[in-house]
Amino acid sequence: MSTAEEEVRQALIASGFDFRKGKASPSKARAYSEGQVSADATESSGSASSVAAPSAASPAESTSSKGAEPAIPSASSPAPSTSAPRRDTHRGDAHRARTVSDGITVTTVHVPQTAPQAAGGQRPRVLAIAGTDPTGGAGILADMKTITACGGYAMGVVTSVVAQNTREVTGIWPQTAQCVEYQLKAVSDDVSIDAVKIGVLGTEEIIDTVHEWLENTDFTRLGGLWRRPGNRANVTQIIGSSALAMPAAGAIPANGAARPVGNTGADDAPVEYADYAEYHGVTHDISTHRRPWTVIDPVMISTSGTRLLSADAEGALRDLLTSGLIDVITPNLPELAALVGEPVATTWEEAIDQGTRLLDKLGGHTRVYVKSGHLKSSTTRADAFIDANTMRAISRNPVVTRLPGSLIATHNTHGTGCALSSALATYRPQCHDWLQAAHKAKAWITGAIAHSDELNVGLGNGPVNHSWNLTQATPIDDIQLHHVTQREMHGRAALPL
Ligand SMILES: Nc1ncnc2c1ncn2[C@@H]1O[C@H](COP(=O)(O)OP(=O)(O)O)[C@@H](O)[C@H]1O
Ligand SMILES: Cc1ncc(COP(=O)(O)O)c(N)n1
Repeated sequence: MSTAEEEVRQALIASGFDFRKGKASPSKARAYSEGQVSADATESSGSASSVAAPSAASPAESTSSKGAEPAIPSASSPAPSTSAPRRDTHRGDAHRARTVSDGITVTTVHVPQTAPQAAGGQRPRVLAIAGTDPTGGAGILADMKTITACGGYAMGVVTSVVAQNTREVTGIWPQTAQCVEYQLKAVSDDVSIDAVKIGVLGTEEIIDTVHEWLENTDFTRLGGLWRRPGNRANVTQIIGSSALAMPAAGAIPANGAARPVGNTGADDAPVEYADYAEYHGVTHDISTHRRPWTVIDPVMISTSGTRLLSADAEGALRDLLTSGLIDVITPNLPELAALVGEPVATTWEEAIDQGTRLLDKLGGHTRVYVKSGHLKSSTTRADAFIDANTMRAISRNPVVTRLPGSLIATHNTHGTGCALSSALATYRPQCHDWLQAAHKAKAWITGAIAHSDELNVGLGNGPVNHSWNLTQATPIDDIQLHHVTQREMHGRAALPL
């Protein structure tokens, strides 16, 4: 591996992603070594403490005294050396905090190294409700690729057929509300849905349809829970079963401690469930969650400038956002500005201020993930995760967590928002909480952007590389196909593959 490739690898590791299977492209590595990718120092210095998330592969971190981003190194910014102090990977609960502007606390949290995985082939079932992009860079096709790459089983409901490519949008055909309703019901009547990502909704009627579906669907009917590998029954059944009940009488309500509809602000499962989970050795958070974890990317205008949500639908969108049915909203800077009715933020701090105002405006129900892709004045591409303070007795200030990131010099940013929100929805069932999922999603999208130059798709703003963290496909010729004749098949229970 060349030095430049090693630099890229170290930078991505520092951003928290375990990319044991990733491989930096020579062209991208060249760009880094030629200094086209700037280290992020401008906005981060003096503004927030920043700690690289540890990774299983290498816990190297930037040791900058300013606490700058784990910058993607350039010629003038050497890669963290392998002799850099090693992080104590067991400080999962350690955090540092400082104030960046009045009333807002920025916290940086270590992500526990041993994030629970979808072991045993169990993949969370993730539904994308979104529009199309026939070039596969944005919309539902991009969602499918992202969900798969992030470890989920991908499902999709099409809201709008959009004729577009990497340069322009040439036509939009929103589906009827009935068409969307039938698709949604087809899925939820048959499949337990663990997480939902919502993208382009298109019209007021479609927003109302999705709103009603989220509100009225009985997600408990099919169990609605991601089963722990090895469990015969799902958790609804386990909790209801006296044979497996906790020893402490009454610790688990007989009907299961159902998560109330709406976000109570307490993201983690009730204490009773935690006890239950520990008692039964459940390692990942299948929790008492009933309705799917839901992320909305409030797509209003495409990167190429076309409206993807009709202006009269914005009222219906606000109703959905304040319903308590949405867990996280992921606006980009223009969308954030539109949602708070202010000019587009030009600095990270302004963006955070707007994000906290949006959190307030949404009644504190919906967490706000602020995306920095449109920050023109700076080389930071740190995002921010803003959540209501669960320790309200101590402070009512929202908790803002900086998710480190630096500008990558590429035009391949078509569909970054779609991919980020799908990654977030897919990681949530595999993580302890939203914050851990946010760190993972940010690290994953960073890798997908960094590897985008390996693709050659379109003449405009190309897509990110959704499969950057997957292994190379095995060439079909290398697969030992076992040809079974009719005669051989007699007496066999299953076809050998
Ligand atoms: N050139 C870039 N370098 C690094 N990260 C980027 C770049 N462009 C976008 N991102 C990241 O991609 C994610 C999506 O952000 P953004 O592009 O703002 O969303 P959208 O596609 O909705 O406009 C964010 O995490 C953002 O920081
Ligand atoms: C169907 C669909 N959904 C979303 C986007 C936004 O894409 P971008 O992330 O480039 O703003 C898009 N162009 N098309």
